[in-house]
Amino acid sequence: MIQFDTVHKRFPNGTTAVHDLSLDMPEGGVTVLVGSSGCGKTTTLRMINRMVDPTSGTIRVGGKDVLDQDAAELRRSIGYVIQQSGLFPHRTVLDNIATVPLLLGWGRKKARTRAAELLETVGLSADAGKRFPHQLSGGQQQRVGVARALAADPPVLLMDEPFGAVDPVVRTQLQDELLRLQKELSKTIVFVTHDIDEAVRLGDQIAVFRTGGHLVQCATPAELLARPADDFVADFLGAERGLKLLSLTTLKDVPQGPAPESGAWTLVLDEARRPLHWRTADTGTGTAAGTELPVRPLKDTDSLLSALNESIASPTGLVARVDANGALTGVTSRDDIHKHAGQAHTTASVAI
Ligand SMILES: Nc1ncnc2c1ncn2[C@@H]1O[C@H](COP(=O)(O)OP(=O)(O)OP(=O)(O)O)[C@@H](O)[C@H]1O
Repeated sequence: MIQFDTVHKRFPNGTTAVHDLSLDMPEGGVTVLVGSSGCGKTTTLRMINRMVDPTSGTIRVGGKDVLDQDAAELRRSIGYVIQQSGLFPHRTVLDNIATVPLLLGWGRKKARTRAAELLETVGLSADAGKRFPHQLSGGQQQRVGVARALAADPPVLLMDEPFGAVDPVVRTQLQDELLRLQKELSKTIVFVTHDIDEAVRLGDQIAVFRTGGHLVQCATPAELLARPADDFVADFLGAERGLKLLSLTTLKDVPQGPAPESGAWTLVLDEARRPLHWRTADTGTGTAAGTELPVRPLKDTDSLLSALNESIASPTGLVARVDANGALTGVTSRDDIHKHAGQAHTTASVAI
């Protein structure tokens, strides 16, 4: 969908922001651009919708050279979301979302109807549409920013650190929302972030840049984590890259057995077979008999990383597994989780 062919950007002051970049961003996929500050991520993004023009090389969107297209028209046909949402402060939320449809001549009624639909799509109430941006929380403003970018249903969405200014809990919620939306809409998304965890979570492919605008490696999250191209990429991924890889695999294929019904610890269930807590049966655990400790059951869709974490936290070393209704399906041992964690690494390393 988006192709960079030996694209170079040198600003008039002599700074090379992007160095001979060749990169394909596939249709319907999320390409995440990561790297340290000043390595050319934003410039790369802004060249796609001609907010910045390249010094040399070619950028094609949908097969067409962007330089052959009118810059304003191109910008209207590509969704753009930035940090701090970039909303117009004196326009209502609904009018903010309707901006591009109005520019495209949709007419006020149709544009507002579309804006109202999108409010719902991004998880905001109709009431929020009547407010002004400053009357919303930071996370809500970012949702409006996403809705505005989606308003004219563009095939391409450019997102420049869209969730950079919100707290980690809201950030995770916004990432979940984006993943949900993307499942439905299959946009071609280019996403800039500093946060490698965000990149691993959202990216179908991750492009790692280093200072001077050099692309060092572009790969799927699993490939990047299992086989970083060099020390720069490995350092960027961080010391826990082995654990991050486990966040990409689910618990689904890890075997489970029946929960212990006797012994040092038993799992107490409610009448719907939902795990309530672990309880000591005798003093063999070093804990007084009858002591209750919390259980955090996991579903098949939870990651191997969550399972590993829970197996360490669980007093029994067992992870309780539940179905979609929260009812117990079985338990999995720490050893089985370790074994599958090791296999996940081996598979990621050799599958490439
Ligand atoms: N208009 C400009 N004129 C001159 N230099 C610029 C201009 N815009 C960006 N630069 C420089 O180009 C380089 C790349 O900047 P860019 O904003 O693309 O990096 P970035 O990776 O997005 O950084 P950050 O993560 O800090 O946002 C930097 O050295 C920056 O100072």
